[in-house]
Amino acid sequence: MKTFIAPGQRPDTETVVAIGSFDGIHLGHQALIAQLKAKAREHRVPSVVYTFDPPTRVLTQGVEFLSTLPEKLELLARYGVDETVAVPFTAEFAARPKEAFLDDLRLLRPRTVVVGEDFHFGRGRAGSAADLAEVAPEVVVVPIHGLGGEDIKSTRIREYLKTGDVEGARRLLGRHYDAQGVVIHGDQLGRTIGWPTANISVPDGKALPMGVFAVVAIGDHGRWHGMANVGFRPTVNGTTRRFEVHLFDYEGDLYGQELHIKFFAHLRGEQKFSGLDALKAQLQQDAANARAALVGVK
Ligand SMILES: Cc1cc2nc3c(=O)[nH]c(=O)nc-3n(C[C@H](O)[C@H](O)[C@H](O)COP(=O)(O)O)c2cc1C
Ligand SMILES: Nc1ncnc2c1ncn2[C@@H]1O[C@H](COP(=O)(O)OP(=O)(O)OP(=O)(O)O)[C@@H](O)[C@H]1O
Repeated sequence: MKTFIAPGQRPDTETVVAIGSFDGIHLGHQALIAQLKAKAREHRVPSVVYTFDPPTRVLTQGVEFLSTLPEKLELLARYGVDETVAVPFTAEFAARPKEAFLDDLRLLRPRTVVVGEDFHFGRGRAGSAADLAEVAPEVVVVPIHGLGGEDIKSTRIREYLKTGDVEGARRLLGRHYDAQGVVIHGDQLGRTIGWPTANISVPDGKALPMGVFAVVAIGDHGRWHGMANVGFRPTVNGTTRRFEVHLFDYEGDLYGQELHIKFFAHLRGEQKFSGLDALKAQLQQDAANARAALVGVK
C-alpha cells in the first residue's frame, strides 16, 4: 500500500475515496472498505483512504487512540486498500471551512466518494455527505453498521477498554484488541516476588484496557501465552500507569525487544492487596485462570 501525507502528493489519476478517522478499523470501517474496494474495481481506479492523524476526536476531545498511525496503515494494507493519504490533523486543519476541505478532496480526482451516513467535515462539522456531490459524480453513503442493537463506533470501543471489557472491544473490532511496544526496565520487584514481568512502553495516548488479562505475546523470537496487568499497582503505591506482562514458560531477557500483545480474557480489576504475599497468592490464581482462558489459542 502506498502512503502519502497530502492529497497533492499522489499521482494525477482518478480514484475512489473513503474518508474518516478510521481509528481501530472496526467492523463498520471494514464494511465501508469493502464498498470502497468494490467501487474501485468497478471503475478500475485505485482505492484510497483519506484519513486524519491523529484521529479527529483525539485532538477535539482529548480521547486516547486505538491505533497508532503505523498500526492503522498496517491494518488498511491488510484489508486490501491501495493507497492511504494520512493528513496531519491539527487545530488549524480542524478550523478550515468545509470548502477548503472540498478543494483538497478534488486533488484526489474522486470518481466516487464513500462515507458513513454520520460523516461530517470542516469547521463546526458544517460539511456532510450532500456537499461531497460538488467534487465527485458519485457519492455512496453507507448506513451505520450495528451489532446486536449497538452502533459500531470507535467511541464505543474506547468505552469498553476503560472498563477492561476486551470481549466487547473484540466484538466490534472483529479481532482482538492489541498493543505494541518495547520492553523497558521496571522497578524489578516482580522477579523478587517470583513473577518476573516485562514492562511495555507504548506510545503516549495509546488506549489500553484497564485490569488484569490473559494475553498472547508475539516477539521476534517466539509467541507466548501470558498474563498482563494495566494499572497503577496500588499495592506498591504506584502513581503512574504501567503495562506489565508475565510470559508463561519463558526464561530470558526481553529488554529492548518489541512485543506485540493481544488481549484475550479480562480476569479481574486491579486491586490493592495488604502486602506482597497476598498479591503473590492472587497472581498464582490469575496464572491458572489465564492458562485456562487460553486453552486452544495458538
Ligand atoms: C497479572 C498481573 C496482575 C497484577 N495485579 C496487580 C494488582 O491487582 N494490584 C497491584 O497492586 N499490582 C498488581 N500487579 C503488579 C505488581 O504489583 C507488579 O508486577 C509488581 O509491583 C512488580 O513490578 P515491577 O517489576 O515493575 O517492579 C500485577 C501484575 C501482574 C503481572
Ligand atoms: N459502523 C459504521 N458503519 C458504516 N460506516 C461507518 C461506521 N462507523 C464509521 N463509519 C464511517 O467510516 C468512516 C470513518 O469513520 P470514523 O472513524 O471517522 O468514525 P467512527 O468509527 O464513527 O468513530 P467515532 O466514534 O469517533 O465517531 C466515516 O465515513 C464514517 O461515517
